[in-house]
Amino acid sequence: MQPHEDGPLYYPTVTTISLGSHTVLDFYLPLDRGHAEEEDQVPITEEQRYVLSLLLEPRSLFILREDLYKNYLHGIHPYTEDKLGNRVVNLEKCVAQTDETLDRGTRVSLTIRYVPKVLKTALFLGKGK
Ligand SMILES: O=C(O)CCC(=O)C(=O)O
Ligand SMILES: [Fe+2]
Repeated sequence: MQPHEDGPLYYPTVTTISLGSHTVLDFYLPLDRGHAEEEDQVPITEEQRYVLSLLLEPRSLFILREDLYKNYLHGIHPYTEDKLGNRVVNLEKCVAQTDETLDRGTRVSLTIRYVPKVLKTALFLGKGK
């Protein structure tokens, strides 16, 4: 999954339940805030914008909110295994250990979003009938 932001519609909170396999969610600075623009306009790579990763373990609930929601992009590399280490910053909250390599399997993610603006519009449209 390419780095993206979930956008203003669901702000400030999106939650995800991971079932089956774990995955690793990577966070990036957006292009406009990544680095000061160089005069020669060399494109900034994804690697340069990379900030940190979170391990999402099976049966975990991940809550994306506030600063991490608003100011960073998130994405998932299509890797088949994950060598945990310095880049995964939530390992002290996980069952997995820093020196482990985890094989990725099939993962089902249930994402729960609250969309108050769509609800208001639906009610408004309903009133006219
Ligand atoms: O599967 C996930 O944990 C992330 C899904 C996601 O980023 C999205 O649906 O916007
Ligand atoms: Fe997302």
